[in-house]
Amino acid sequence: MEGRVVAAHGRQYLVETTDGKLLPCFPRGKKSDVACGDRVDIQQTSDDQGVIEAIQPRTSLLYRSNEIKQKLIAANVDQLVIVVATEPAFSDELVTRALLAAESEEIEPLIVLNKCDLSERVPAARERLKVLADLGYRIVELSALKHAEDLRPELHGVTSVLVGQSGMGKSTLVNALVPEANAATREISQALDSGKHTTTHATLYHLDADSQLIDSPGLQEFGLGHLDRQEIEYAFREFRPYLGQCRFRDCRHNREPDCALTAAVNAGKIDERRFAAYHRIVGTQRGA
Ligand SMILES: Nc1nc2c(ncn2[C@@H]2O[C@H](COP(=O)(O)OP(=O)(O)OP(=O)(O)O)[C@@H](O)[C@H]2O)c(=O)[nH]1
Ligand SMILES: [Zn+2]
Repeated sequence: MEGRVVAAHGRQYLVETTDGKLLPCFPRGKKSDVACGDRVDIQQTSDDQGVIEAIQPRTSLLYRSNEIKQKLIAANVDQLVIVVATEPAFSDELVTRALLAAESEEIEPLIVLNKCDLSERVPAARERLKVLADLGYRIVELSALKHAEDLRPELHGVTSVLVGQSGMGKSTLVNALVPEANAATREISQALDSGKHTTTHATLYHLDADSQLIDSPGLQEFGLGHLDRQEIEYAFREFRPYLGQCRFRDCRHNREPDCALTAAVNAGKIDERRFAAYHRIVGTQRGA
């Protein structure tokens, strides 16, 4: 049988089979590298349980990882929706890291600026996002409380995954777009016997026949430990024209002579804050 993983909770997964049933499954073997959104081959072992035999090839895999662990966020996603808000203040670095994760997997990023009903706060938030808007990243301004529907057209026809820091209004947004989300979460918690009704796991919801939304647990960090220096350089989209142009092949773009990136920063072609973010991020990588 085939199916798609619609919820991941520790080593337990809920698989929606092609005939629409929900079946709790465990992966075969010890290692569990299954992610929400994965398409899998399963074998039903009892009325209410199955085993994941194989993971079908993925079109994309989004992860956040620290030095020790790789955590899978979601598989086979087309779009990463990064939710920020006019208040409380969001972390620029977290947004940058999420964008890098998307770039490195060729997942289309979309930034949602929520709580735009707090109109006096909008200009400051817009200003903070300007550097990203200037780079061509799409930004949708909305109010999850009042006009969550503004996001729906952006989600049509693709599988999107929502990420955001706590307090940005991600749950409000999901509940508005997927009215049955709470019921579905309860059903999933029961099926997975996870005991408590919390969103500690990623969950896939159907918006319509062609559109899926994966809600992932609140993000306080977005580790990029799985990316090496070259991959991070490439994920800064505005760096690409300059990569390979430095005098030294292994240039770290610090104080080396004839560094093409430093020259681009000095010429105003690359934003200084983005360059600083690059140095901070590679500085925290393993083996940096
Ligand atoms: N004014 C306003 N408040 C909002 C909006 N969306 C959410 N909020 C409020 O912001 C607070 C946080 O919203 P949640 O949806 O719980 O935030 P979350 O991002 O899911 O946060 P966690 O549950 O901590 O992960 C709540 O008090 C919401 O009512 C909005 O569009 N406008
Ligand atoms: Zn350089």
